Amino acid sequence: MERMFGRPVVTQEQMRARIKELGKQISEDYAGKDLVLVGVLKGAYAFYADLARAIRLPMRVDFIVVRSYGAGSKTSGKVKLVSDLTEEIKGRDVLLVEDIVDSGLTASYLLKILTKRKPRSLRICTLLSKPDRRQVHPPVDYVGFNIPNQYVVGYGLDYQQKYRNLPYLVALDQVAELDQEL
Ligand SMILES: O=P(O)(O)OC[C@H]1O[C@H](OP(=O)(O)OP(=O)(O)O)[C@H](O)[C@@H]1O
Ligand SMILES: Nc1nc2[nH]cnc2c(=O)[nH]1
Repeated sequence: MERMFGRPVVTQEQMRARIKELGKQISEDYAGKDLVLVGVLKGAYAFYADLARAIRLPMRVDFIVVRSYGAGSKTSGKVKLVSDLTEEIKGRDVLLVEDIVDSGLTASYLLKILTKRKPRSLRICTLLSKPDRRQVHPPVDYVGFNIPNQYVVGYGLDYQQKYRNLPYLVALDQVAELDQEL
């Protein structure tokens, strides 16, 4: 069995099962639509790759890079657009794929800037949500897991740009142990 560090907040097996369900639901909801699946990088890269392959529809893929956390584990409060989409979204059905909705600031910012481009629909799918931490309340249409108010890493999520490659999700307070073992 693979070595694990502490007790994961979400295990690989739980991820796999939930992403399969989300893929099925999205495939039903977007049947016959002009879906553009937009990954919000960097954090969403792992979830995006798994979710995209669980969706059985002809769809476009695209990515947008935004950042607000910098080196720490607290939002700067300001979302910066680092790199924009490459596809036209006007008249199309856009589904944003996030790793986490925490304060809600990133998701709200994206809804604001992308609505101006007149997609036919614009919704959000997030692997993780921390409902207790919201500063603003963007509508979130698909949620993989609601988690408690703790900073988490792994499965795409970083601390100081590391630990994104962990195949499961752990709390940041287990990172000292991770550093010794990785
Ligand atoms: O709801 P919020 O409080 O806005 O937090 C959510 C955002 O925070 C993280 O991005 P980050 O700025 O850390 O960049 P990254 O995706 O490159 O890790 C994460 O990927 C979300 O996009
Ligand atoms: N890595 C990581 N990034 C975040 N961005 C917003 N919340 C979190 C979190 O809990 N962990």
